[in-house]
Amino acid sequence: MYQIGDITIPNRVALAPMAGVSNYAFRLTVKEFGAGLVTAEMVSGKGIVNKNEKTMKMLFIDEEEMPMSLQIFGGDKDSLVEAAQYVDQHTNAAIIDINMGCPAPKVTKIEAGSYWLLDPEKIYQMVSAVVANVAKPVTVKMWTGWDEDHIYAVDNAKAIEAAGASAVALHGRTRKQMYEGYADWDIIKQVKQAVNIPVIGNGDIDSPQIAKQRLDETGVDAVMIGRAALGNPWIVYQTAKYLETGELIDNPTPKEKIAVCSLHMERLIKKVSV
Ligand SMILES: Cc1cc2nc3c(=O)[nH]c(=O)nc-3n(C[C@H](O)[C@H](O)[C@H](O)COP(=O)(O)O)c2cc1C
Repeated sequence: MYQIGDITIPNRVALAPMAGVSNYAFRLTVKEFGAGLVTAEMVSGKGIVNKNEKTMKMLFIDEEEMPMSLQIFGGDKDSLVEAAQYVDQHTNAAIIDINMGCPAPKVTKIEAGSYWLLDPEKIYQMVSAVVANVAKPVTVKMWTGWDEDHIYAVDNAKAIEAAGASAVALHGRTRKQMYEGYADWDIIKQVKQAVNIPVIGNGDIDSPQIAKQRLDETGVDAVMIGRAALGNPWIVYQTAKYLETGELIDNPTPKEKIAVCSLHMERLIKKVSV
């Protein structure tokens, strides 16, 4: 159990935001499987400001997935502040998360996502402005740096904390690495030691045992699981149980898998509105 602002997160397993994957149907399943926190796929801040129809549909939240975090991305402070205010006042998200990791060129070229990682001072200004204009806790999800020559994870985390954010999630890769090589959990540990807000570690968690090892080695408050949960939400269930009881749960039977697939499909086709 840990706190993100005034929100109590009941355990140390979080679902990573994944564009095209972490929609409400998937989040709900993962939540039912025991995730302490789920984060929605990134939503464009500009899209919210312009009330883009497709973007607004992405703001749908089911009460059952609470507490959940809604992630926004953008390259300029003012539109992020405006988008955060909308999320704050018009959605029931518990937490507002800011994307500072997306490595996709179409995102970095508008100075959003991992582009922020190049400038701790700019991060401080932007996060301070968002925090000052919303009531909900604000968090940041970031990567270690732009490339191996620009790894400012510790400075960036300190700027995020000083700006009043309530937690930081860190994926242990640089933007340049994309998904190559391995996540650097030493940097995640350094960040955990450098700040007092909760730190959620992320990168290559693909079994309950690795999750426990990373928690023990680094002292992070929680681990965040991404790709290993793709098509396999059971890993969240297995990890949450293992951390709680030390018990390793068997993989699901084909019958169990089919039941969850059908439920997932039903939820996906359910008409959503904001
Ligand atoms: C398909 C896909 C979509 C992603 N979309 C987002 C996103 O919307 N926001 C974000 O902060 N990270 C996003 N990520 C990064 C993940 O949240 C996570 O940091 C990364 O996959 C590393 O964790 P893992 O090794 O457990 O997969 C995405 C990753 C994948 C594979």
